[in-house]
Amino acid sequence: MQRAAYGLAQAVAREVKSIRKLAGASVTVLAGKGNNGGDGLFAAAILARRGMRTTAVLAAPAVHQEALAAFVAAGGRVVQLEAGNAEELAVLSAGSDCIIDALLGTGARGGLREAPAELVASLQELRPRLVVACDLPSGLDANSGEVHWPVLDADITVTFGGIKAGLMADPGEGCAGRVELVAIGIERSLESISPELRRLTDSDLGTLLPKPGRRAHKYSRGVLGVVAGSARFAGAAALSVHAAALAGVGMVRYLGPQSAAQLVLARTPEALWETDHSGRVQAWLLGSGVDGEEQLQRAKEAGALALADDLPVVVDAGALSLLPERCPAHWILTPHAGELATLLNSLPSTGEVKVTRDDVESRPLHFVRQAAEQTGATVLLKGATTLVSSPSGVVFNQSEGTAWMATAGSGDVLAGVLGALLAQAAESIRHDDGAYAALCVDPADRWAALAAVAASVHGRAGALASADFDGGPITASAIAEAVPRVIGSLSAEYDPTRP
Ligand SMILES: NC(=O)C1=CN([C@@H]2O[C@H](COP(=O)(O)OP(=O)(O)OC[C@H]3O[C@@H](n4cnc5c(N)ncnc54)[C@H](O)[C@@H]3O)[C@@H](O)[C@H]2O)[C@@H](O)CC1
Ligand SMILES: [K+]
Repeated sequence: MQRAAYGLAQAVAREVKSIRKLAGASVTVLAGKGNNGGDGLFAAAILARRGMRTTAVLAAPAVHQEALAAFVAAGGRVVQLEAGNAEELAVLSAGSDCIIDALLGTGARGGLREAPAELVASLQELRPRLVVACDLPSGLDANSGEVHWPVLDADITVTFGGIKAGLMADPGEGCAGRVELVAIGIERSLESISPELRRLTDSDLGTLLPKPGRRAHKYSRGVLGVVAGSARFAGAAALSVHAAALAGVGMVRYLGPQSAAQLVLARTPEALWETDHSGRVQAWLLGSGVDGEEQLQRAKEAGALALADDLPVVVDAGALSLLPERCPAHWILTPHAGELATLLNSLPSTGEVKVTRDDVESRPLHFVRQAAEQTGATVLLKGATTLVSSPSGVVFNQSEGTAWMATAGSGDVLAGVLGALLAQAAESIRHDDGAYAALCVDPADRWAALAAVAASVHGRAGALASADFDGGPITASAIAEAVPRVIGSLSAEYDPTRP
């Protein structure tokens, strides 16, 4: 507890010092009855000894005794939250330079109730200057990222021992702000536990990104068959094909109506326009912008061929309604929350109660796993944090993008990048050259890992494109154009000495 409190106090002191002098600055700790409240009080005691004006708002009649005694001994002021004074204490707390949210931690069941809930709801409206969450924002489920409102949005979450899954999955991640990890000495014992969620690091990505061999030629590099776009949504075809080409695929064979093909070729003259499915491919991308019976039929036919030839497939948008009864894990579905709800409702195993888009947004980790388990496919759920579940239930999550990426065509670019990586990596995934084993990714979960690579490349490309405009808005085309730079810099992280 002392290490946790010290780490928390250090983070608060650093943040406050970046705005004003520490001595005389004020901090209010909202302390609950458990050990989380204890951490907050011990941290506030350290800050009081460093000259800060400290107030503790006690949310329960009895809090951690030792921590409270340390806090009082350090000169801290104590006020008791009661029925009736929540609003008054919210105004008092919001006036301080920093608030430490130590109401509930990992031991919480459900969310804040009664006076603490009122206090937090009022505080959230008062927009406090700086909120630091102790271990996790109170009301957030540490294992799933599900949130019991109200929750006080944190600017920084100082978390202890390990990054909880709930800080890496929405909506929890959206409440946590920047997450900082404080080591407390339990890290070694956590190594043997398989994590609930995995996030690939720069060097993981560098290791998994496909690289052309010296004797590579366009066919050995991977050919992607694309059934995307339509007369109505020709842009989706142009964007997904262009993104695939920029993500390093050997060749793209495009199937679609002439009007869409013209736009595709104008944008990407490297692509081939095919009028039938006979050309050899290593992977398929089906669905982005697919509309109308004729194009749906092309997607259906390609899906049947993929099943017969055991080829990997990206199944996006319009093609999500064309799934076989049971998909293989190398079929990667890329729905957003609304599409995932529709997909789940179409499955006989979902039952009577309909899943809504709101349900998926409130419990994305739960529903992405459910969809992968029920379809047999790998499911990539798009969002601020992208979750990828393997049918085994192993989940990867990547969150490198920017909110500017919520723009038309962004999903088509992601589908193109993923298709390109699949076409390039299909062989090496099946006969792992050691890269996946080195990262302890089980054979069954390699497709999910590759999909996470695509999500990360896409997110980083968006962030890079936006950075080119000083953090300004971007188009889907700009995301695609930044893909080669991202792949280039990540490939530089590749460590050939890794087994
Ligand atoms: N587990 C560890 O190894 C460490 C834990 N630490 C801290 O300890 C915290 C966990 O401590 P606790 O297990 O005491 O958990 P909490 O601090 O979350 O408190 C749980 C307590 O609140 C009550 N409670 C549960 N749900 C509630 C609700 N919705 N509303 C009001 N009261 C509720 C419970 O009866 C219990 O007494 C962590 O978040 C972290 O801050 C750190 O000190 C470092 C080490
Ligand atoms: K907390």
